Parts: sequence; C-alpha cells; structure tokens
Amino acid sequence: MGRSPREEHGTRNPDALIRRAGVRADPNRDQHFLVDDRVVDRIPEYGTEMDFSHVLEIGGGPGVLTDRLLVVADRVTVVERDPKFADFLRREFADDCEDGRLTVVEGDALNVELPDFTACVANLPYGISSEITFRLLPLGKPMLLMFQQEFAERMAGEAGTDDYGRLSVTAQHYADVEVVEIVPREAFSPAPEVSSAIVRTTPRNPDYEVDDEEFFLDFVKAVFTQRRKTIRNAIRNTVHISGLDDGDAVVDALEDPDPDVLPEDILRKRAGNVTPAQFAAMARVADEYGRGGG
Ligand SMILES: C[S@@+](CC[C@H](N)C(=O)[O-])C[C@H]1O[C@@H](n2cnc3c(N)ncnc32)[C@H](O)[C@@H]1O
Repeated sequence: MGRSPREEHGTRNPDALIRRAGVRADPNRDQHFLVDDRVVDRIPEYGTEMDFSHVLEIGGGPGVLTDRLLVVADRVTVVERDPKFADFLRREFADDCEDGRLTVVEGDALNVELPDFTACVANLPYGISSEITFRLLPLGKPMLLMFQQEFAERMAGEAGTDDYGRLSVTAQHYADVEVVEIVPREAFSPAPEVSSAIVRTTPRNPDYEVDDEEFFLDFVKAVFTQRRKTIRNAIRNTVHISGLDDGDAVVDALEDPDPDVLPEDILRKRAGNVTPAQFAAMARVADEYGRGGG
C-alpha cells in the first residue's frame, strides 16, 4: 500500500531521524532528544492499560517518540513550538498526516487548543514541566511524562519524606503518580545536566472531599511556603497567600479538631508531615471559620 517506512523497516532509528531533520538541537529551547532506542521502546509499554486511541504528544522534536506512538496509537496529535521541527515532522510523517493518523500542531503547548485526547505521552520540554503538567492533570487523562528526576520524585513524594511538598499534594490531588523509570543523561542528545525520570499518572478522584478546589490548592500552597514552621504559625503567617480573612479563627478551630479526620496535635505538625487528606480536612475548617468574616 506504499505506507510509511515503518511497515517495511520497523521503527525509525533515532540518530537517522535527527540527521534527517538537519536542525541543530538548542538546549536553550528545551531541545534534548531521546537517542536510546531501548528507552523509547519501553515508554509505551508503561501504558498498556491506557486507551491509546488518540495520543497527545507535547514537543515532538525530530519525532523519535512520535514514531513509536504511531505504532501503538490509532491517532497521534503532536504539539511542537519550533517551526523547523514542526515542518520536519509533517514531511517525515507525510503519509501518516495524509491518512489523518498524525496531526502536527505548531505552537506553544501552554496556549494552543488541545484536542480531545485519550492519553498523553511526552518527553517534555523541562522549562515548562510544571505549567504544562497542571494544564494537563485537571483534564483527567492518563499520562506518561518524562521530567527531570528531581521534579518527578517530588511529584510522587509521600508525606513524611524529603520529596513531599506542594507539588506532591497538588499533583496527587488529580492522579496517582508513580516514577516508573530513571533515565540517565546519556539517553539524550545533547545530554541534559541531570538525570530524567518517566512518570505515569493515573487519574483518580481523591479519597477526601474538597468543597472549593481553588481555595484548597491556595491553602496548600500557602502552608508549604512556611514548611519549617508549625501548622499553627504557617496558617497565621500566610493569609495573604491562602486568601483567609481570619487566620486566628482557623487556628482556634483547629485546637480541638474532629478526631475522625485530624490528629489532635495537627497545629504542632509541619507541612511535610501532613497528608493530603489532612490538608483537605484543614481546608474545610479554614473555609468554614476563616473566610468571609465567618
Ligand atoms: C525534550 S525535547 C523532546 C523531543 C522528542 N519528543 C524526543 O523525545 O526526542 C522537547 C521538545 O519540545 C519543544 N518545545 C519546547 N517548548 C515547547 C512549548 N512551549 N510547546 C511545545 N513544544 C515545545 C522543543 O522544541 C523540543 O522539540
């Protein structure tokens, strides 16, 4: 049928793709391309439970991952900001574009309109890791994303560990987050300064209740800005961030918390030891006693 070279030769070789693209990678524009075939081959394998009918890829570059995604997905939409790479992807995968199996969207992944995708798989531009992740997570789709290792571990961090922080609570509010593979610098060209890690996110409803999501996320952000302080002081000192009208009233209400949802010493704890469910319970109290003059 004269389809893509994939059908005759299997998947495309990363070095050959980069050579054919003929564009020098610019690390200042978050361009670090995967060159280790074994890593690229494993990425979709972490998503065997995912619905790959329409996969979104952010940052296609020379198309190493795009090529693998076209093997496992019915359809792929790739967003690429650099016009030279977007143009290359359209040429290199011309057959897939013509068939409607690949759509190349040229633009900034933070602003473009995203399609109605079923899963997202990407070796992300690290400069926008946080912003793009929090654009995608609320959409409730499963994802396999490559991050800097430290960022990945903070996303997956559990209460009581060094990695646990605002990023852990907010990411895990939307999904279960697992680090599935650490990827060494040498797997990329040019090699980035630090190791990377592949994260799998599986959307879920949290096992706690939040009435006002925006306030909950602001409250978590506020308290973590003072992670070395006790919760008592952190709540009082950060009303300008959490948006509370009366931090003292919240502290008073938490002196004698509901033992079913909060430990009696919650005010003496520090943010790093407070679980997401406990944050949610505190946010409910804060909402009731500390907002709107209530
Ligand atoms: C880390 S590279 C990954 C390339 C390729 N997927 C791979 O694994 O080899 C990130 C890619 O994202 C592109 N990029 C950077 N910022 C972007 C943005 N804001 N929106 C869309 N693409 C972006 C870069 O041009 C680059 O091609």
